[in-house]
Amino acid sequence: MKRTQQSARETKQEAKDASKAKSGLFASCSFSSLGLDPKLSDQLQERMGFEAPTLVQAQAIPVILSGRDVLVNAATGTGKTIAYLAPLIHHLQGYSPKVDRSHGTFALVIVPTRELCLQVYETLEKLLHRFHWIVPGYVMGGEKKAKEKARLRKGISILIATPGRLLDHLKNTASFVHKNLRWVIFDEADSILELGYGKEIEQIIKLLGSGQYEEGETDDIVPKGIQKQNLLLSATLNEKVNDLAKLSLDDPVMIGLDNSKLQQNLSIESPASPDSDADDMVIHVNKSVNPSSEDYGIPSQLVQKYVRVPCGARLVALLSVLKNLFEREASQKVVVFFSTRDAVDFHYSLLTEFQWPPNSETEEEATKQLFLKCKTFRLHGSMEQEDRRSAFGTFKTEKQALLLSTDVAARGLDFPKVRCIIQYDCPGEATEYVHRVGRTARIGEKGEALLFLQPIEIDYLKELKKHGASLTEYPLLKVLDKFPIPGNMPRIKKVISLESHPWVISLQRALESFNYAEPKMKSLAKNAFVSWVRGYAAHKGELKSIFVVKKLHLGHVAKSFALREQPSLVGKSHHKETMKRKRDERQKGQQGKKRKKMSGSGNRSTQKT
Ligand SMILES: Nc1ncnc2c1ncn2[C@@H]1O[C@H](COP(=O)(O)OP(=O)(O)OP(=O)(O)O)[C@@H](O)[C@H]1O
Repeated sequence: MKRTQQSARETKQEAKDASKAKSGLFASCSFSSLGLDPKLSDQLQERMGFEAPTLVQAQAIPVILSGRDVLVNAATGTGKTIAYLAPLIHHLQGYSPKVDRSHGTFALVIVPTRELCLQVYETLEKLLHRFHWIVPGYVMGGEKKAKEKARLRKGISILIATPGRLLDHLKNTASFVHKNLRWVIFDEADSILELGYGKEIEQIIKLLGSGQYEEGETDDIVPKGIQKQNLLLSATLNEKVNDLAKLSLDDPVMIGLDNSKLQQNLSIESPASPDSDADDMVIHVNKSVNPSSEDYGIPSQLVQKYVRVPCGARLVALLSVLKNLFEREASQKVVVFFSTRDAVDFHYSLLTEFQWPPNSETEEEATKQLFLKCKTFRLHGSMEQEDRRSAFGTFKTEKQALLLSTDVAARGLDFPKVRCIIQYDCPGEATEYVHRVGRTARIGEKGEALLFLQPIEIDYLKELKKHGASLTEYPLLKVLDKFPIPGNMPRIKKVISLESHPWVISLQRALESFNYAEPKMKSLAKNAFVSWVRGYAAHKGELKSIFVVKKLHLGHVAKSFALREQPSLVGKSHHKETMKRKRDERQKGQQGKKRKKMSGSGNRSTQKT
């Protein structure tokens, strides 16, 4: 009874927080009052159902319309995509004579992942509904180059691209017309650099040129005296973005950083006043812009918790938390982040095949069903492009589903109605934490984020605190207590440690039996174990003192992959992993190899996405 009252109180509080967040998210003006063409404003309002612009849209749209270079730093899920797409469409639809395919590309949006590429393209298609003469398109790794070449030859007015494939076309596709290019946008700018695309971006900027157009360079359609315009956007900015900003932005306008942060980090020409008009709200920064890494914008209504669990009980805890989530609210979506592709593959097979209750009694046998009764999807970088596309697309539209993913889904992806993000494997830097949790609590919606931590990793909370993230403890024991113990296991009154909890013991046993009954499962588990340990050892910088491999009990790590003993870290499975990685890299081709060589930083594990 008490528990029901408490959970009702919590739900009420969450709803209150979400409604408060919504009221603080939107501006009290209309899209048309920002200077956008009436047909476009209508499209946003009537067709797409956006009643009012978000605050970041209200700030950014007039500035982008004015032609200035802009650096936008605003929390995840605040509508940055529309903030940069709407002004481009506004200008392009007004060109006279009308834009046509022969003019080639006017705007380029560069994004870090294929899924984000498709997502921005879908949004663009919706926005262009009434402007059919403006052609949207995309080019990205994994697609057939010949087909892309043909599309580029026909002409694409607004092109979304991943960096490697874009550079390839800039160098090798002679029919790619970009002499009229006016806008270059770097969405998730810091991630593009984190992933090691720095050199490609440098080359792209060089090939495209910036600033003024050369005399006679463009077709007559580009208005006279117009400057090229570059935009950088992300929810988290770091020192690397500073270099990109210096390279690509001319006297940029900063949007979204609060004043105190600016005082600390930037050279301000004219601070914003809360009462000023959109135009005056602009904060001018000079070229020594040094974006802060402090206090990343985390949606205020997001409930952030950590699950403290010893390594050997991690797997059981994950399954129990998921079961509890889906039993509490059947119709919901959850994303679980893992550190490696092998871990995604292992957990995917486990969750889509493991049945419960375990096979002891024949009577039970008849009623045995999947442990988790929800549709489960997986997403990572070594899946076939078609499988990636289908997992991403279907999870988006499902009402009740679970997605297991590497960090490939951490940036920019907008899955509607995701209620909970679980970080089963710790993210690296705090920026990664922010983007992963940002897949929920979008546009003022409710959301919950659970971070799994072993007791030896608990100092990671201090690291997050430095960036403004405060987490409270998730009541794991209470959740475990809810489950009925199968078979004749005694219910112990006082549980001393999680590992001695009867539910944990029986579920762990069942998982191990399942794993050992299936050679495929055991091999997946071994591979996942090896790459997990390698990923753990690859944490960088200060995080090395929190995630210390030597402190791990490898036998317990093995248990978290339902293995009864620790597999060898060298030998067959390591060899297999190395071969697999090499094969993946070969498939990715020359560009991928080059990127790895030049990045110098980037991924802490080649399997991370
Ligand atoms: N004015 C608006 N009113 C209501 N919904 C909006 C509005 N603008 C955008 N949205 C919706 O909000 C969601 C989040 O938008 P978007 O993906 O652009 O966020 P973002 O700021 O780029 O997030 P991230 O930093 O995670 O990439 C999308 O579903 C989008 O359609």
